[in-house]
Amino acid sequence: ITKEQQALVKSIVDAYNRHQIPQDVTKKLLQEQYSAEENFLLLTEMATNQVQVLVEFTKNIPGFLSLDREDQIALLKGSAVEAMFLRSAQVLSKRMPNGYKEVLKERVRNSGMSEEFMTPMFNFYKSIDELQMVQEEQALLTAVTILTPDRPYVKDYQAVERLQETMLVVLRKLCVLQHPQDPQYFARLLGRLTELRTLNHYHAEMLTSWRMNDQKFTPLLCEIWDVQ
Ligand SMILES: CC1(C)[C@H]2CC[C@]1(C)[C@H](OC(=O)c1ccc(O)cc1)C2
Repeated sequence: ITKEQQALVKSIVDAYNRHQIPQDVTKKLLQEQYSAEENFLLLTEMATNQVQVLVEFTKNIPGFLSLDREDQIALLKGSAVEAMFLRSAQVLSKRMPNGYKEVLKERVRNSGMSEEFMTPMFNFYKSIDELQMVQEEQALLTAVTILTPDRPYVKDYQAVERLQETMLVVLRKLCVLQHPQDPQYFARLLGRLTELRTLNHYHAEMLTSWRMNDQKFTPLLCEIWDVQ
């Protein structure tokens, strides 16, 4: 890894760690009561927080702010769901003590989200957990997800592809260094991004089923997902 690639990884990992879900949100998971209403409000707070964290992290990806302004928006809107599931998978897979995981499962289960979304979501969490990614890999994989050039409405495809390529080159080197015993590790990481894309569909249905029950989203969530 070259000096400048090391600098790139450091700035991305610092940004990734700087913007975490505040403890009070995760603490509330354990405290608030379990009504469907209360659960939905908690998940809304979590999702809103995740989107705020995503925007701050993305602004710190070297080169992102020099992209066309409208393309920046298109990338954020196009990757928000995937980035959110990726980060919550990473948070669930390690930092949260086991109690949180079960509690989150319960709250998600009793928030008006129908069972059909639970399985793919928790399968994804499990497949991320199995990878036991280090924080550099987590941060870079999130950056790679955000810098996916084939999102709707992206105009300068090449510019985004160049940025993503830079991240992929570093990520591949890191994987080789970090997992010398598993030459397929990098390929498995990228395989998770394919699985992640399938969650977009489930998420859209999740939003629709919540809206059917007249649940209110926050303005930020309405804006990023073009609802209401
Ligand atoms: C862990 C998750 C990624 C999983 C369950 C909660 C999440 C934060 C997310 O919730 C929403 O998208 C969501 C969207 C709108 C809303 O009002 C509430 C939650 C889906």
